[in-house]
Amino acid sequence: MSTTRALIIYGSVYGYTEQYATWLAEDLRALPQAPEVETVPAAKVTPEQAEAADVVVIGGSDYGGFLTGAPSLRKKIVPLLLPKRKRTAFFTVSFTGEYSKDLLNKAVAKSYTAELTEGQPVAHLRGGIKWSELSLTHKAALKGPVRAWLAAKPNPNEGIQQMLDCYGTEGADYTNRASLEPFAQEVAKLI
Ligand SMILES: Cc1cc2nc3c(=O)[nH]c(=O)nc-3n(C[C@H](O)[C@H](O)[C@H](O)COP(=O)(O)O)c2cc1C
Repeated sequence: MSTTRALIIYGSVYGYTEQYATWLAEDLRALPQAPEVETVPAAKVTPEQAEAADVVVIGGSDYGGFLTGAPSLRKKIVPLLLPKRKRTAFFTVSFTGEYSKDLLNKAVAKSYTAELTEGQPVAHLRGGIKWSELSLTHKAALKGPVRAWLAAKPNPNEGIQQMLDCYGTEGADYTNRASLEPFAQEVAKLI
């Protein structure tokens, strides 16, 4: 049998999603099936790369329900994957991760179409926020509308509370390689 080709496409602004994409690539390369694994930023992926892959994993970071890189992927890559019945899996990276599962599941379906994503493996992983690294626009958004939205929640879950606690600190990093493991195992089954 020929070698399976896996393509991991990621949208990442500050590197958290890129880190998970790199870890996933390492995990897949270590499998006994020894697939060929390539990682590529969403902004740079070409239709040819998607066509050549047997398995396509798409990861994007969450900015208020919008996943990084999603608009261009929906335009140039998603239409190629659907008719070819490529094996697919999806992950998001956000501050709250699984704590925002319902919102993130909706964001995944909205971003990459319900048709492509339904029933496929999906994981919601946690990144972080480092205030000194943020762009002015991102800082303003987080300190303004996002903070107001978080603070308005009557019963904040632990993830939301951690995000609220993050204001007034240097930041917080919940990146965790072990949290990727169950998803890596699901992707391995597609290889
Ligand atoms: C403007 C802005 C909005 C964000 N909105 C959310 C959000 O709604 N929920 C959440 O859990 N994290 C949110 N985050 C946190 C990011 O998802 C988190 O920093 C993530 O690790 C970024 O990953 P990246 O570096 O790969 O882009 C937001 C961050 C910024 C700067």
